[in-house]
Amino acid sequence: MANSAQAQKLVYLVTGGCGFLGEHVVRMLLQQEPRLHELRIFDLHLGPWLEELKTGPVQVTAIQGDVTQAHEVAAAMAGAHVVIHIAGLVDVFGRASPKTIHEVNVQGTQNVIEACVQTGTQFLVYTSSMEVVGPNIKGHPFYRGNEDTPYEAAHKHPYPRSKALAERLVLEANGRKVQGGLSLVTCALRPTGIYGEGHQIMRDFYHQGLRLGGRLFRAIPTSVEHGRVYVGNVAWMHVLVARELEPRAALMGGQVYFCYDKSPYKSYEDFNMEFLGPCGLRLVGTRPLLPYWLLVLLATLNALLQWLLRPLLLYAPLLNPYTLAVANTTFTVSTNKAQRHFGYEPLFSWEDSRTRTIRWVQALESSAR
Ligand SMILES: NC(=O)C1=CN([C@@H]2O[C@H](COP(=O)(O)OP(=O)(O)OC[C@H]3O[C@@H](n4cnc5c(N)ncnc54)[C@H](O)[C@@H]3O)[C@@H](O)[C@H]2O)C=CC1
Ligand SMILES: CC(C)CCC[C@@H](C)[C@H]1CC[C@H]2[C@@H]3[C@H](O)CC4=CC(=O)CC[C@]4(C)[C@H]3CC[C@]12C
Repeated sequence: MANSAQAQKLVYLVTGGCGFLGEHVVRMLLQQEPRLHELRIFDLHLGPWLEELKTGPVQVTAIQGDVTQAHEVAAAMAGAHVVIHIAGLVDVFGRASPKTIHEVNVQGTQNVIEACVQTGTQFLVYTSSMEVVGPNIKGHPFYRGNEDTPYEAAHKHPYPRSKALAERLVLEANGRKVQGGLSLVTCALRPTGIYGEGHQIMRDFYHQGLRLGGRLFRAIPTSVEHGRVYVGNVAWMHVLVARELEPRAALMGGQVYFCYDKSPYKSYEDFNMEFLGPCGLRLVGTRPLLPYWLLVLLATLNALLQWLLRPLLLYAPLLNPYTLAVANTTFTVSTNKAQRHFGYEPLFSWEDSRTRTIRWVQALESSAR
């Protein structure tokens, strides 16, 4: 964004722009970034909804590509001013191998950084995750912490490990010289559990509840808080960071920001019921119906079955030792760093976020009939 003529004609590249968060970021950029001239959407799988975007004033370029292929990333990035790197393999269920998770999340991120350097793209926003911090393998609670709260981040699972490695690469790349001699400015956003329109796991819980006659069975104590943030607000934070990285490079470069909004602190299941309840589902039990040791046993059995069945079929249920530990460990954030550094305020109130998500679940209901 070297001069003001260019500043009015920005080219953005969004990797993973066809995923759950990516689609919201793409739509938000088109609504909220008036300086946008071209929006490139780079994804392994392109969505048909992209077609409707091509009729607007911004040039929308869909690029089918793989972040693990350095040449594809570099080709897509040539001439871009800003890259928002969202693409990732979000797998905590054992669907993909640890090697594949590493290739996509770590090598893919390294490829994005090298492409910035090669092509002279100066601004890089990376979608990290709360998981780079925790919950850790010791199950220590992180209660309403912020970016500076001390916490022993120790990971064994391939997904959080890969996100932590990738985040480090991004932060360490801040200040590297890019083609043309300018310095790369990077930062990382760490969403907690994202919810909202398009959230696959919410869809799975909804369908599971319907199969169980409109009931879900409580597994996690109400006292365990799990951080959640509305997808529209996460998207808004990405748009703001991408916009503010240039004028506030000295302050924001190399920084991490949790993504937060006014969503209430609740357990994972109680939070889901904010949306599933108004759609006719009921959470049975004021306390977990099964003792914790039995859940651990079931989760371990699932892991064993997954391993035994792997040569024949992919068995990847929601419950495994890792997902149980995450759901059963308090992890919530309370921070205003994004507000202090770049003026972030949530675009959607809790009431809006809730209503929008309920409407989306209700639409699932009518399409299921
Ligand atoms: N869903 C959540 O609760 C959270 C997600 N995140 C992070 O946000 C990002 C987006 O997550 P979601 O939208 O939930 O996931 P998603 O699976 O819906 O979207 C990921 C997108 O990346 C694309 N992708 C995967 N591998 C690729 C490759 N090799 N090359 C190019 N594109 C590839 C997929 O096709 C997909 O469109 C991820 O980086 C994830 O780690 C962080 C915190 C919470
Ligand atoms: C009754 C079971 C024990 C309930 C299982 C719920 C789990 C499937 C989910 C509970 C917490 C979720 C994770 C959390 O929100 C943080 C995440 C951040 C990410 O970056 C990716 C997704 C996830 C790991 C998310 C995945 C599903 C849960 C483990």
